[in-house]
Amino acid sequence: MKQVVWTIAGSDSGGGAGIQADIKAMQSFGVHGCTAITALTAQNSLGVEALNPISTEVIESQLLALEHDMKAAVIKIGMLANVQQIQLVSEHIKHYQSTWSVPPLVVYDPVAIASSGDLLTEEDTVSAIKECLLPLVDVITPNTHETQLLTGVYLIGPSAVREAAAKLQSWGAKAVVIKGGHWDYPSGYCIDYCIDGSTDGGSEYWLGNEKIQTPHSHGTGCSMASVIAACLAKQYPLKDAFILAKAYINQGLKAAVRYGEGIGPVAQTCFPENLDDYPQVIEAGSWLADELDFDAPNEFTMAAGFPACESKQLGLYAVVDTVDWLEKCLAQGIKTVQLRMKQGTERELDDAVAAAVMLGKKYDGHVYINDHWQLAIKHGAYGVHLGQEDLLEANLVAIKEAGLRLGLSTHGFYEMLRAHNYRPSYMAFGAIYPTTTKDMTGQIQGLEKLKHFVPLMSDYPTVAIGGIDLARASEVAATGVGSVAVVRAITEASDYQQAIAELQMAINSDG
Ligand SMILES: Cc1ncc(COP(=O)(O)OP(=O)(O)O)c(N)n1
Ligand SMILES: Cc1ncsc1CCOP(=O)(O)O
Ligand SMILES: [Mg+2]
Repeated sequence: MKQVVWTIAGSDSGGGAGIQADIKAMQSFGVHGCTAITALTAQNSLGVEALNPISTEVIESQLLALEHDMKAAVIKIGMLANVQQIQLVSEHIKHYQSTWSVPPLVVYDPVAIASSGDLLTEEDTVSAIKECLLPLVDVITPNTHETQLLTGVYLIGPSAVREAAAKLQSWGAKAVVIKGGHWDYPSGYCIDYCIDGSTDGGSEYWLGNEKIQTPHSHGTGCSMASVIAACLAKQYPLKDAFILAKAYINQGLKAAVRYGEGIGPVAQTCFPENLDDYPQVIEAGSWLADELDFDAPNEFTMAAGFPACESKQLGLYAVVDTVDWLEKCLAQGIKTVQLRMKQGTERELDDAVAAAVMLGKKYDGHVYINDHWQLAIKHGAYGVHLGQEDLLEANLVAIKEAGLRLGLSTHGFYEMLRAHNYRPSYMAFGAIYPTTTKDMTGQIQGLEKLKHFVPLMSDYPTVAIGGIDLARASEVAATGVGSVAVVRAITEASDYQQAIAELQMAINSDG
């Protein structure tokens, strides 16, 4: 069943923003949108002709009807026209958060100014927003004007963006997304920012892409917040919701057309399937990061463009923790294998990597070394497999210069786009299913996401890993992924030789 998301917002008679945009954007991401309307704006592509706030009694009756029957996973709040509305909505949210068995997440898009420049709220609302609403908000998504209006910080560059976000967090918002559509820094670019306070120590994400040249951008703010709400309802992590919302908006801006004489609405399209619509993850050491004056993370420079794998179809990929298992797999004809040793003295690790490399040569297989990239270089392994957390620690320049392939782990859309910055030799997606081999709490992707990852990364050999056994191998292979990586399906099989043969058959058969 679809997840339920409410939007508490104003109606835009022109159909481009507000409630109308919200429902369409939610529909595009496969959630069911419910509405509580706060104002009826008389609006067209030229501007706002009238603003008709709905009474608090009527708003309350809508909220009660929904609460009685269709509780929300996420509540998206848009235009609140006056202090009474802010107080009413805040009281209700507080009640939901303290009484519902699954409290809803709250995404607040502090709509203050229409794209026509018209003010959409009474001017005295800022202190009510700060005092009543922000402490209840999980994600706030202001644009440049709204950020300045709420915080008084003028967004002249990244440090001002961080300062404004910190103020919003100090008033209670757990995460902040500052939409960069209105600033032009670096020139010709659109830079968006997200800080997620719900992760350990807080995590920052910066996205950037060239500005899409169209006047038809009405409704981008509402749509972006609605996609974030929809993705959170589907339990995507915020960083994935952030990048998907941005890609959706880029796709919509490219397809936007004029209705009426003025600014047309951003087009409401579908789940973004085209890599060109995705923004760049701004990685320290990259050109955009330098333009934004981000500090380099360490002494190593970024490297991109690793040697190609021999094929885009790597087939069955055995990930094992001993040289003994590595040889058993190679001897059964598996061509892609990985030594993933999490324990051992320096000497033991060195010996194991040396032996693994020799075995690769003996059986004409391709041996990847997990984590121990220095040893992989030293012994001339075929490749190295690294995780996201290794990207700022490993000497990627040295790996590339030594001619080793690089496989990268990714867990979700944001990490996939981050890995794409490095142009690795292959891209791994995981964990597809729950696994006991490694703690992957909160990182289970499922087949639905894998079906999006594979075509987006179709330039790479792709690998699926995590919880894959014989029963699941065919459905995983049917996504078009070029390789299925397994640990236990081989090492815990009662007959590993038979398991390998059956896995090979399941992966290589057409369905
Ligand atoms: C093929 C493949 N994909 C993903 C992983 C996970 O690697 P990493 O993120 O480095 O985590 P650890 O394996 O080190 O726990 C992998 N090993 N192989
Ligand atoms: C190393 C790793 N990375 C993501 S899931 C995983 C473990 C996969 O093991 P299994 O195939 O036994 O589920
Ligand atoms: Mg690793």
